[in-house]
Amino acid sequence: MTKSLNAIAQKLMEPGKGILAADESEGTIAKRFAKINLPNSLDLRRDYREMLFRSTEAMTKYISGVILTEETLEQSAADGTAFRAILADADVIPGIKVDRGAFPMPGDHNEKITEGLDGLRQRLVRYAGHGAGFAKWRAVITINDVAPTRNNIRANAHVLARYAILCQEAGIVPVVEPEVVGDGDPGNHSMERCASVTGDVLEATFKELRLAGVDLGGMLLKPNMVLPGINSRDRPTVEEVARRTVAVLREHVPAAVPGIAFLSGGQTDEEATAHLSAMNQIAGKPWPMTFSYGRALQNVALRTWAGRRENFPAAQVAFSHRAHMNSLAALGTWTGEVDRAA
Ligand SMILES: O=P(O)(O)OC[C@H]1O[C@](O)(COP(=O)(O)O)[C@@H](O)[C@@H]1O
Repeated sequence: MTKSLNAIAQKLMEPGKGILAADESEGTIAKRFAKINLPNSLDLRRDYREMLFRSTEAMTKYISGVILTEETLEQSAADGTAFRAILADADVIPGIKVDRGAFPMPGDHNEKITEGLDGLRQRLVRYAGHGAGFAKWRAVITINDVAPTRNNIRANAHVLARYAILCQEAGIVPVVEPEVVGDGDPGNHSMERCASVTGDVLEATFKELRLAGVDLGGMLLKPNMVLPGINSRDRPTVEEVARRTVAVLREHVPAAVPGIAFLSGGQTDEEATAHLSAMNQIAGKPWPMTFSYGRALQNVALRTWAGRRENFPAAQVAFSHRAHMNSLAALGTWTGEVDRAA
């Protein structure tokens, strides 16, 4: 096992801390801004991310790493301070999204394959030079009446393994994200189906990671939770989601992996926190579990900021609160009462 890769992974998994996913691609951040009637301009993207990174309480107490876009890794705050310096002051590890997005997979099943391997080796050297300690690649797995096909699962798993080994070669910890997305049509996306597809996807992913020679001790996994599709009528309890998710992970994720950092995938803020806390109350798991949330950490802060620098302090309070609640969840000690009382 490469000691320094494992040391970075362990630091990202520091108890009571988790990862802030601030790596929304241009298209995704445009959608988030459109919801609050803001244009997707360079200055607004910079201001928004400056507000998050300068949330001193959240960043120093609850956040171990931030996933950045290429733009943000090389960007500075309005006063000229490099974002990397702001993160370094808070002892937060900068990470970088290195995939180039998910594109339609040939065939007519509405499946996607993530692109971005061309030139990745050279880009990783550059990102390492800019201080990136970890990198993220998201594979998108769709559920419908025929999908996911074995071909799509295998193709995405293979690409994840090729990305992961290139990261390790560059001294960067790969955060491997095979996401079974929750917007499949309700008739096909039951909790049961999500559990079985998530299991197949994890099985294929670890098979490819091993074949590629990836050091499992020098990576992190960023999976979805086992949930019914967002339009499904299933309403599982928090405990059921936690139990099913941990069961699938136990079956398919080797104990050598130093940590699991979940995506939030469109859950409400409180659901994402409650599910993480309930999972952490289950005894006997071989890996620590934390958050690597985008929306579930940022929703309220984004609305409170509303595009105005004068709203920074209020937005930072909102962000710190959510980060604190997820920190408690990472320790398995969150309760709804504590959340609402604060
Ligand atoms: O913009 P993209 O590449 O579609 O990714 C969207 C987001 O998905 C994530 O992987 C998970 O985000 P959520 O927690 O909001 O589901 C983030 O890291 C990323 O910003």
